[in-house]
Amino acid sequence: MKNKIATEIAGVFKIELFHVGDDRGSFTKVFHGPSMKDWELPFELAESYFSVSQKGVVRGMHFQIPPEDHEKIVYCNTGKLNDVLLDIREDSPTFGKSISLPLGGSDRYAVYVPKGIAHGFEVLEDNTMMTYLVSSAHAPECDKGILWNSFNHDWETQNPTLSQRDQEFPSFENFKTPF
Ligand SMILES: Cc1cn([C@H]2C[C@H](O)[C@@H](COP(=O)(O)OP(=O)(O)O[C@H]3O[C@H](C)C(=O)[C@H](O)[C@H]3O)O2)c(=O)[nH]c1=O
Repeated sequence: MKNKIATEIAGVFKIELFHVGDDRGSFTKVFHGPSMKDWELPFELAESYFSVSQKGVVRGMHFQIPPEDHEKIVYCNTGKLNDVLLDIREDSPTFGKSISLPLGGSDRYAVYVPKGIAHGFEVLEDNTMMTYLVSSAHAPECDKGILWNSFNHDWETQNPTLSQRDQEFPSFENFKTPF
């Protein structure tokens, strides 16, 4: 983890990862605890998982509500996607703002997602892999979402492939945030 780069959403950072290439291939360090502490970005790993998606998929917008709300660190191992973040913290100066952060391809960045940020992404290439590090375990009763196209965001993807669950989330307007 080489440095953190602020984004237009308070508390969301792009993290430039340590990455080297040689004639064998490449090496990328995706998490470095001391750097997170130096940057005062709270993160204790509870679990990690990854997904693989085809072009045209949208996953999200997901978050866990208290008491199982969590921070996430996400990165794209292979393929290309736009990581989408929506601020749902009522008292945040960027409440209701969304951003799109391109990940994958030749770049080597992770995204730090604090509590109270809805997270999703749109997939730009087949076989795109996204890995998550999260600071609380999955709690189905706290695993909530906001309908992907119900807030003011300029998605590249029209008519995406969505899970049934993602299609049934409440709109941003009808969502009563607990954050
Ligand atoms: C997260 C999770 C899910 N599941 C089950 C629930 C479903 O039956 C299946 C797939 O879950 P879901 O459809 O929520 O997966 P995604 O739509 O890829 O959601 C993920 O992608 C979006 C963009 C995120 O930000 C979420 O944090 C992350 O969960 O695994 C588990 O059993 N354990 C778990 O920890």
